[in-house]
Amino acid sequence: MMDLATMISILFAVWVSKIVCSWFMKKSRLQSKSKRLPPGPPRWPIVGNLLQLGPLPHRDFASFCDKYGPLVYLRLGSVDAITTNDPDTIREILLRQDDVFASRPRTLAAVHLAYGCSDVALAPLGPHWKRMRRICMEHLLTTKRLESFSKQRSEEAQHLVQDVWARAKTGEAINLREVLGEFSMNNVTRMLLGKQYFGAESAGPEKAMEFMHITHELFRLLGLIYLGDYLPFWRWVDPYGCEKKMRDVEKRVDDFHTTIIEEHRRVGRGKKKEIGVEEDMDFVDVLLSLPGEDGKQHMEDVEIKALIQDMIAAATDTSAVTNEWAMAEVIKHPHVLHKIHQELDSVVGPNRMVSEHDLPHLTYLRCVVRETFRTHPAGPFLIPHEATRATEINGYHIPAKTRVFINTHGLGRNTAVWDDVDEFRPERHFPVDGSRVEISHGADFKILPFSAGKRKCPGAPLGVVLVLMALARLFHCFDWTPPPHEDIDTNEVYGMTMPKAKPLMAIARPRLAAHMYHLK
Ligand code: HEM
Repeated sequence: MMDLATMISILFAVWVSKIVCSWFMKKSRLQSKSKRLPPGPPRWPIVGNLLQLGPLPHRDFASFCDKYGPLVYLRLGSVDAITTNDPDTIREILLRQDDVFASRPRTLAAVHLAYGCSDVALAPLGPHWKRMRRICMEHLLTTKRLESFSKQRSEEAQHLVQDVWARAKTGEAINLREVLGEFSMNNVTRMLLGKQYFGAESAGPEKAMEFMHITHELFRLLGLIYLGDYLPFWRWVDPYGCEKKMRDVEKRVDDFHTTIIEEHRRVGRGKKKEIGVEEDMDFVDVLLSLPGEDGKQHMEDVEIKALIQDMIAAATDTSAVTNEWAMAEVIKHPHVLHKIHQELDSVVGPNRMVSEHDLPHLTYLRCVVRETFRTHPAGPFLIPHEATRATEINGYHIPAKTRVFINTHGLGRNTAVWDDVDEFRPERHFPVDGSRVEISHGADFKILPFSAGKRKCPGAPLGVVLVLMALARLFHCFDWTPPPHEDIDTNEVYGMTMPKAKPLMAIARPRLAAHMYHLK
């Protein structure tokens, strides 16, 4: 027989263990609830969801959001990923949890093509990125510095008009991709490298073609979803020789930048700052002349190359692609073109060219650009972000190092946010209170052409000028129609940027007096 004391002890022990067990069960229930990943499509072993992605992954990701909700979890090989096309979720990621999500994944393309991620755009969050971004903001993309290139921008705008005028004389359709690509490239290289690559004072047709070719190859490789980033064994096989191509381009790009830096050192324009002559300083000059500590140079050559590489990649294609889409949509919609003409005729008139001072007053054209960013953002996704640590969004667990695909293409076509998503209707952006049309994002996060938070585009003001100026000049100076018996298609191809599948061809007819096209 058990005595009373033993019985009480046993009962007490049972009671305590019951409490401990239920505490543990409750905790693990809570933990498993908080570890719940966002919903998403079923996944295969090893490859996860990779096989569910086609040639237009932004459209696949958007249809996952339609099916599973505003925040979707995907497993891409060995990588955790989330995607969203919903303004509130995007605000949570880019603003409320900016510190958590402001890093970048270390992809193989970033390692090979951005000097081991030592640039700004692809560098992970940390002191290096902070320093490079500060150099961009404090020395390169300042209002004063950008102002100092207004003369070059105005020359390039006139060169664009003259180029189109000369091509229009034949009556043949003009390849607008070519023309707009050259406009963006010339603006960027004059500011960065002090060189025009296309046109009268160009660096020569061979150099220009070589430069264009390397940059296009670089964009293509940066935009690839390379399986080696998601399935480590793929790298051993590399059946399409992608990494080899990356290494080839890496070498050619590096040779190109080495020559540029050597030329700048030889000419010694960096010295100009010492004697107070700043207006001729291009970005390479500025970077070479930054004072360092203890008599050392402020920046290593490799850092200068990485930064210059970034700016070329970030500034050229984004503005050229946006301009081509805007022209395509406007030419496809003659009533929009008519309204743009009316506005330009009233704000600028027939006796002078559009200047940068006119751009804030072109309200309807600004709506056209906003509508272009809604329907055809420069890139289908923002540059992928990465979570620095585990966190939660909307009660779902997000593991550390999760890759974040913010689907800007899907955001502009989200039917919960926009009506008649496939209709190109600039009027929807017209401010009812007569205020100026903002082209970057508003507080509602319904359009996000330049992103928000720590990683937002530092070149947005310049990007807006390059886009508005090219469009304003081309619409002011010419009337546009599609080539006879041809429709303008609006299919896109996927990449780091998202161009039209086919280059835009259109017929231009001058609208101004002949002497206007020969102005210097
Ligand atoms: C129409 C023109 C442009 C568009 C649409 C555009 C858009 C963007 C977008 C969407 C991002 C990614 C933001 C993110 O990942 O959250 C970005 C980043 C960046 N852009 Fe732009 N951009 C344009 C022009 C420019 C120009 C002219 C420059 C500089 C000369 C520039 C420099 C950069 C840099 C350095 C970054 C990386 C920022 C970082 O990671 O800290 N962009 N841009």
